[in-house]
Amino acid sequence: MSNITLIGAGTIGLSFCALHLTHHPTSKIIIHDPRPDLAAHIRALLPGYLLTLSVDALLASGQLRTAPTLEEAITPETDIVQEQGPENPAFKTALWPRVEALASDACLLWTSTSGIPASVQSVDMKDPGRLCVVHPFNPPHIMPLIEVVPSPLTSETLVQKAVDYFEGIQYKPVVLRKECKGFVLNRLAFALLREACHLVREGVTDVKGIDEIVENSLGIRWSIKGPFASYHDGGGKGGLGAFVANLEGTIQNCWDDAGTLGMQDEMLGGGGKWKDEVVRQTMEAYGEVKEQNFVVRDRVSRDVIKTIREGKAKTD
Ligand SMILES: NC(=O)C1=CN([C@@H]2O[C@H](COP(=O)(O)OP(=O)(O)OC[C@H]3O[C@@H](n4cnc5c(N)ncnc54)[C@H](O)[C@@H]3O)[C@@H](O)[C@H]2O)C=CC1
Ligand SMILES: O=C(O)[C@@H](O)C(=O)[C@H](O)[C@@H](O)CO
Repeated sequence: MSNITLIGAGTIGLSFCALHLTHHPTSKIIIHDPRPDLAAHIRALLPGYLLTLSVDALLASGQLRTAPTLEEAITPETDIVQEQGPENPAFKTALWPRVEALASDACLLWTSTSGIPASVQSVDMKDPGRLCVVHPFNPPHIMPLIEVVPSPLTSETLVQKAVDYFEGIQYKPVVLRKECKGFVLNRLAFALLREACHLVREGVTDVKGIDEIVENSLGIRWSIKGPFASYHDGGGKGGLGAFVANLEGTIQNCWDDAGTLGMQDEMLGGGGKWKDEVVRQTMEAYGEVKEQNFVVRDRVSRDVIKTIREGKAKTD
């Protein structure tokens, strides 16, 4: 697959641009995005994602180019159209029939949405079975997970093509068996986020305390073994069965006592909404988001992923 059109070149779009160029160096990428600062945005952000490739050289050679209209962005030679536009059902639903009319029948149609199912986005397509969700974990040029989420109409062949593409670049595509709100990754992440916000609202700890606890425990453990595999180990010889038998009372108590926070809820005892307090504490703890944050994030993430892969290779 070498001719790729990216619709939307924001955080995720440029990260996927780097993914495709890094892992398929002969890829030809066309970016379509109406943002007025597109050229400056590409030159500011993309070099940091590409490591060795030169954005100037890619632009000069035409291997990377922009297209002001969708019609100029999709050609009969396009192999993949991948969308990372606004997380807005109306935008995505209106887009796909236009893409379908421009792309060849062989072109793969992918959406990087965080949670708008392909069955919703494809309602007005002639062949809804062509659309597949390929949901990344930010930033996709580094994080290996891709949630592949077909609609009930998405063809098995096209699902397999998405899986093959990402497996071919040593990523970890995981196919979900059915659509659900937020897919799996975000539901797990947001379940933890809800309990974290609940504990801050209850005054058990604060934002920094939550981050320190997760970074020095779950974050490490689950990057090596997921919740089931690690609790299986935790059960000793009896495995997960023994773990559950031993801890089911405590687990049930935590589940029964878990927060049921709503986005519009106030802080306990009044004084405004809990989400404003959580934002305030986060700003107090970390300050404004700086470019350097992403440089450090990417460098450490690459090192961690490399170390985990090498470590697992030794034990396999
Ligand atoms: N930011 C994240 O952590 C993740 C985001 N996603 C998903 O990726 C998609 C994009 O998210 P972000 O990159 O974070 O958003 P973003 O706001 O950084 O980028 C969206 C881009 O779409 C462009 N755009 C607006 N209207 C457009 C149009 N009509 N045609 C083409 N492009 C248009 C904007 O100019 C902007 O550059 C969303 O569906 C989001 O749910 C998925 C995983 C993670
Ligand atoms: O956390 C991530 O990178 C992804 O799972 C997301 O979808 C983002 O969190 C964001 O878009 C929230 O949905």
